[in-house]
Amino acid sequence: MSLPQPPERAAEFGRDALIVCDNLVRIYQTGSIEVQALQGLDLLVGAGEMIAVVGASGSGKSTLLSILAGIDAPTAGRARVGEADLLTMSRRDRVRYRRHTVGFVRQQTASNLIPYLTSREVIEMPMVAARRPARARRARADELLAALDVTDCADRKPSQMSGGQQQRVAIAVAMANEPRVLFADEPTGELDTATSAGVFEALRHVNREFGVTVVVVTHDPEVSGQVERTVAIRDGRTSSEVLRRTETSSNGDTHVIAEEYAVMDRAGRVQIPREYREALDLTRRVRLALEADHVTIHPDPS
Ligand SMILES: Nc1ncnc2c1ncn2[C@@H]1O[C@H](COP(=O)(O)OP(=O)(O)OP(=O)(O)O)[C@@H](O)[C@H]1O
Repeated sequence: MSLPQPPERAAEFGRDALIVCDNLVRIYQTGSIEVQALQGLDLLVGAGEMIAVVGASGSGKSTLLSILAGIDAPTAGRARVGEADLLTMSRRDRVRYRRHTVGFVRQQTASNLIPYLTSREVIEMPMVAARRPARARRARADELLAALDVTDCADRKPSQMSGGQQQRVAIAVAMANEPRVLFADEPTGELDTATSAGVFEALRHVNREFGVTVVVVTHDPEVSGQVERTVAIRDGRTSSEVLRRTETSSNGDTHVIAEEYAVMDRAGRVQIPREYREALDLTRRVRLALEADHVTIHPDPS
């Protein structure tokens, strides 16, 4: 069988994506102990997407988010958001990047806000740092308070708001300078189920209304079940992705179809899930065969 010919020159990995992680590595060194938090992670996110990142505790989710948000620096590999190269960025560019290109919402409701500032004051703060005129600041704060359904909290301090309201104000703060990407690290981790749903809906709303790309780390299957793409991280690498789409049947009923994909790295490596390996007793050696439109994997008969 003749194989289709590859293009003469391979296009740059993720050329059209807004976020590109290519073989990303982050090693933490504490004394003589080395922890490889990210071990060659590949990830592409398109402009305007909203994705969830899931994974066991310690798999590297927060490390990935801190790097992409410009808070932490990678050890090796490539990380790009828009035109910003997160490995080679100068200190000055990093400040600009954190102020204008990205917004960040943390899990701890209290750490997103400032106890003695009202919602309006805290939403205006990043715009003061960006030297936006007072009238523009006020208009943007009004727009965000309304979009996040917290207009009635404009003059309240955090202690006068519920956890859900605090997180929605935190999203407004993160959106103040019109970032291209909004990162949220377990934004519903401290909230009950009903309140979490409201905060997640607020993230979806800013994604749709303002076109901001959203990357949300979560343990909550309810949350990850509501985005079109969920990326799973295992041991510092992307291991699988679930894609969801809504289909309408001939009688008008809609249902969500979720399909799980294994992620192949750029060297062509794919991890076969443990349950598949065990079911067919796949061990060290397997036989690969190329079919017309798929590849099969057979156990080693010997
Ligand atoms: N500052 C640090 N110094 C040393 N090791 C660190 C540091 N930050 C994270 N690590 C280690 O790196 C690995 C990945 O941590 P990370 O916080 O990214 O995981 P996570 O998936 O976000 O976990 P969780 O869901 O518990 O928040 C872990 O083994 C962690 O102990």
